[in-house]
Amino acid sequence: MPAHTPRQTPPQSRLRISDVWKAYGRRQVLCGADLDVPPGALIGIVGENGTGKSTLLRIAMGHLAPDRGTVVRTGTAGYCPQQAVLNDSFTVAQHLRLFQVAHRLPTLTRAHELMDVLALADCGRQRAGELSGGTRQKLNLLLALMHDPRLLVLDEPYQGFDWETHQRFWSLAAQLRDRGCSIVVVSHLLHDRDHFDMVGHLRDGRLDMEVPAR
Ligand SMILES: Nc1ncnc2c1ncn2[C@@H]1O[C@H](COP(=O)(O)OP(=O)(O)OP(=O)(O)O)[C@@H](O)[C@H]1O
Repeated sequence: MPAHTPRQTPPQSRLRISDVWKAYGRRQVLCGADLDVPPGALIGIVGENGTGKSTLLRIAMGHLAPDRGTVVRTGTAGYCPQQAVLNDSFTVAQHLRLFQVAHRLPTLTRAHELMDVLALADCGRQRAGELSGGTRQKLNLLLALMHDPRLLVLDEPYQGFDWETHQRFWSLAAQLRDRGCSIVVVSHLLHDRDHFDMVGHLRDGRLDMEVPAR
């Protein structure tokens, strides 16, 4: 880069959810949930099955409208849904190409780096429908990360990962957080709690935030 070219700092991201309510028919799931994810924070969302964690994340991403409340999102976002949205007849490489076009990425350099981190590099020619559950989930995560978003919303992103990939995921999450990325992760695993700066317990439709004890 020429000496006179100012360095581009990527815009900061933020997610702020305020007083969000959501019911499915008569089933009231969220009852005034609040969540503030500042730049450079790694926040875990925990709670029993069916308490509304995925609902909250879908609302955060604008995939589902709340009945009441507001969501403010700034900066580019990457979303890893609980169920991978893949085309089973496309290969891994074709998925990358599709997302490259969608995100208007000039190269796939970052995607290839992430394929190495997630041990996906040998899978380029495999069709999504032929992938194992864990490998499918790696592709799901890769597609959420490959455009280097400043906000990451990840719904149980490491389901089916082997232990080594699981550890690599956490190193990657820490690196991204240290670069100012805001990250929200739904987790069911007790031993993951040490990785979080804050943990939000979803109970009775609201989030109680706690700083995990080290
Ligand atoms: N589209 C829908 N229509 C009706 N009910 C739904 C719908 N989606 C979710 N629910 C219900 O809303 C509640 C919350 O679901 P949600 O998937 O958000 O919970 P969760 O905390 O993510 O669960 P899990 O830990 O099992 O992934 C559940 O009782 C679920 O059955």
